[in-house]
Amino acid sequence: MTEERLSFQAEVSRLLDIVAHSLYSEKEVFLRELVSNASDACDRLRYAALTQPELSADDPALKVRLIVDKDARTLTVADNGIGMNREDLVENLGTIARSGTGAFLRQLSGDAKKDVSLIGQFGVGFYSAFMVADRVTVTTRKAGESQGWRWESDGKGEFTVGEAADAARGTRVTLHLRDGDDEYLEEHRLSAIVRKYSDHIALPILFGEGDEAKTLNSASALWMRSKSEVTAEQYKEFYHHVGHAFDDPWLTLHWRAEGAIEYTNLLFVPTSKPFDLFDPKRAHRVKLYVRRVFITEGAEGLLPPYLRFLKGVVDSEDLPLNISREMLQHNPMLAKIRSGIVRRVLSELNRKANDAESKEAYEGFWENFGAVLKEGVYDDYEHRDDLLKLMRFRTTAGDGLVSLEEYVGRMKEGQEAIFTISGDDIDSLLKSPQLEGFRAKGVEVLLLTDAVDEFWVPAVGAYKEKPFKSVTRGGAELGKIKAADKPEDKPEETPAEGGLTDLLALLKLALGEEVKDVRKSERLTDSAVCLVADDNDMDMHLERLLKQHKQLGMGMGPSKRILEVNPGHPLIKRLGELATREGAATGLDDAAWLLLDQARIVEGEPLPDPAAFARRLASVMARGVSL
Ligand SMILES: Nc1ncnc2c1ncn2[C@@H]1O[C@H](COP(=O)(O)OP(=O)(O)OP(=O)(O)O)[C@@H](O)[C@H]1O
Repeated sequence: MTEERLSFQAEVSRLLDIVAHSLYSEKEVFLRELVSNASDACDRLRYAALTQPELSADDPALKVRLIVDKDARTLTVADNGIGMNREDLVENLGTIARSGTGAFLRQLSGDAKKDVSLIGQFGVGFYSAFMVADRVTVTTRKAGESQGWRWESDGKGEFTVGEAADAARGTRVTLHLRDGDDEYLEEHRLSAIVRKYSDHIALPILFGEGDEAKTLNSASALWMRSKSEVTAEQYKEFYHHVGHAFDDPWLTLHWRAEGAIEYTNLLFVPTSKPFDLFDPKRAHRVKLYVRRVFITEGAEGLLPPYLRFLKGVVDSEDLPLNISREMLQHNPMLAKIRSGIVRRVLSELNRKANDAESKEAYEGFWENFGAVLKEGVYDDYEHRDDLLKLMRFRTTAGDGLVSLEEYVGRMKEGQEAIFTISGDDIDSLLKSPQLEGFRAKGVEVLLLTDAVDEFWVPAVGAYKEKPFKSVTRGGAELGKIKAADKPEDKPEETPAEGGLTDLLALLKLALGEEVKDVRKSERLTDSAVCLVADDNDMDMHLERLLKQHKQLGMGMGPSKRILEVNPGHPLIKRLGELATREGAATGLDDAAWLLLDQARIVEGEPLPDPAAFARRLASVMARGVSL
């Protein structure tokens, strides 16, 4: 078969364009990326050889070599790992296949500065070779296959693939260095880069070919070293390697569990939020090893989904080496490891949340990953109490984050519930009319803006026997609560009871089936009206959310709402007076609909009949306009 010329996927071309312009400040990271890929390829072969030993039998000592040819000005990163066949080559080095990345790359704007910062969080892996090379040749042969392949590209939109005779098992990536990048031909420079970024790699990284080649790294699994032997810098580099991460670890957890079962863990919580955290296909990024042999990444039973932001390594001494990925899921030992990890991670987070010096940093963690931990509150009953302690909330009391403990500790006299309000964002929530009465009495309300809040709150029901209660649902229960700074509740100036009763009756008559009820509000102080859900109906925000996602079941919703009117508002007072007059029913019809529509607008609900709203508004204004 002759050589074939193929085009890169459009996203790869754009990426290469940025890479080639060397917008990275630290070009040397290309070596880390290539060594990392080589080491992953060896890990994968070691795993495959557990069941098919013949795959690596002819050359069993897995290693990575850096080979320099000063005359040709090339640097080669060679491994004797799993290798690639033609299909793998085209798929892996022509496209970007990782889930979520397509969408991510579509965000690239063409504005180099912005794009670099986006890519910075994401990494370019193999393609970083083009930072220092104007041509890259890959020769490779897949373990177990006899045909070798050669891939070559100048990184400008196209690559070629053809057969390669005499390719050894594994992959050789040869970089034809750009002018000015000769430093990557020097042993001392390469050695320093390897020690800086790749020292922790568990297989030898050699300089040169043949037996006299020198080992550049420590070549022992970093997680097996004792904590006192590992520097912060080494932990960081390991995190970059194992997590394909580009930020710093926010939390590093390194411990060995000893006893009935033994396992070593080196886990990291990232500082920044991964862009695909809520991608339904996303698994955690923890690699499972058995006695130093890599088994799999993202094993389902190893961590609960609500800890999917963790990256790192778990290495078991007891699991059988030949365990298949499928068998893992139901392995009781794995379940024990999982519960040990969950306990340790949650207690460490709890410590971070409460220690004076880490409290503030914990808030950053919570902003990133709180919504994920909330999933655990919903579905991990065993650890619910621990997770509830980790929760932090924005509230009506100020800008800081508040724990449930703090909230309960400052509840007002007579307050029996933990009040909540849910919506899409803090700013619009803070403008909700339903909060007015609570504000006036100094009663704090939790502001809930994560979709998952709609699920864990009803599942948990109460904290320290105080039920959660939405301020947009049922009665406000404000009457029983003593006001903060007003020792005595000042009686509101309300219209004569007769007027209000008549008005409520007339509004009900006018709106008929459109609302469930019209009633006097306890929770409004400034606005004339608002909508609330009945105690047994779905909260309004949840209903909107389900509707948006087309998840409202057949025959469900839209629920009818209760229109609450503020007896202290001048408009309601005036309408109350009018309501006692003869013939008020017809005169107040427009006003009734306008009140309902304005409550809907404030709630962010669409008006069922905007034309009728406009007509009524114009007619009422025409009657009322005066200068
Ligand atoms: N030395 C190698 N041996 C075998 N396969 C390799 C080698 N280098 C790269 N690959 C394959 O090419 C794919 C793409 O590599 P690339 O470095 O671009 O991304 P990645 O390693 O998946 O992720 P990252 O961007 O985080 O490094 C790899 O997932 C792997 O399948």
